[in-house]
Amino acid sequence: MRVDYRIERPVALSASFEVEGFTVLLGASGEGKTLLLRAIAGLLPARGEPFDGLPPQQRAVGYLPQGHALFPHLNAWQNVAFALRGTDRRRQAVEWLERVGLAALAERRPAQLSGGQQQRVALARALARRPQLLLLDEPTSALDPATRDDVLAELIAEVHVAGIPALAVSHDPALAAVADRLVLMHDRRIVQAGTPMEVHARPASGAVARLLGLRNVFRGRLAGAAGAQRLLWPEAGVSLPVQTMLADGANVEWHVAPEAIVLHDAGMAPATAIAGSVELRQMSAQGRHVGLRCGQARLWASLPSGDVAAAVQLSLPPSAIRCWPA
Ligand SMILES: Nc1ncnc2c1ncn2[C@@H]1O[C@H](COP(=O)(O)OP(=O)(O)OP(=O)(O)O)[C@@H](O)[C@H]1O
Repeated sequence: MRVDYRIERPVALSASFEVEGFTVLLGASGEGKTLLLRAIAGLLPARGEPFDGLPPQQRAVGYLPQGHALFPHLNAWQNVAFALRGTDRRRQAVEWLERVGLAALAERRPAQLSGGQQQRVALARALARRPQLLLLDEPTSALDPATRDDVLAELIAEVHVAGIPALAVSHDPALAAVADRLVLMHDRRIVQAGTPMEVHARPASGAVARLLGLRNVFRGRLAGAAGAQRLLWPEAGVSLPVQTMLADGANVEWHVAPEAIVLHDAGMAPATAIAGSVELRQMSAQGRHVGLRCGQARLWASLPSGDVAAAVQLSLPPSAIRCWPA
């Protein structure tokens, strides 16, 4: 489904992109992601397709606002029944709760449910409207990391089973990682779209790289002609050999992956190596990293095995440096 919306107030924003399966729109805080969802739901004056000009109640959208907005004084089935009409609202509501695996908790109020269970009630309520499009605002924000992946997996499975395109907005790269399709927003416009694999393989700018959660995105300037080009890195007070198609003098944003950084063994560093000092070691499920101070810059490098000394010498292979015009 193509979403094409233009908002004038309270901020100007325009967005046109395709929603397929579970689509995540990634944007920094304040970009206007919530405003866009509210516009599509008809809760904010705006022009655009689908649903142009229709009042909110006639728009076939299921909207899950941030925090789910369940009625605290109603129990789970009453919350779902709110979206329904007719005399058998209760039976229908319990059926929707059954679909999200929550029928046994139909009598519980939101305060007696976990964050993930509340989200499933909100999802059942949204699905009960039989929407053509699901809108989810920051669906992972209320979840702890341990349950986040499980709740997300369930949510995405529900979306796929229901066969309804879903648009989730977030600034969480973990959510973006599981999307069928990714849409990136920067400076209140869409700057890139594609599958997560496509976007990760070729981020369109430094801003996109930051949104994807990539570390080691810096500013710099190119100097020298092709073949002998160097990247001036003012924060670290050094220049690096690079290979780019960009012109001499261009201001750039650039990235180097932590895994690509070479930490030299003591006494084995080439004369071109950069000096760094270890600020912190980070052990996580994503791997072992070391935070290095190089002048004013913090550079993250992978720790392949063993440990490193407090002072290190390092190299950034030219082929691992990706530059974008700034
Ligand atoms: N009612 C309002 N009046 C004036 N400005 C507003 C109003 N609502 C939102 N804004 C402004 O519009 C911009 C976009 O807000 P929005 O809530 O859509 O951002 P967001 O991308 O969802 O951010 P977050 O990720 O922090 O929720 C922000 O700069 C915000 O301050």
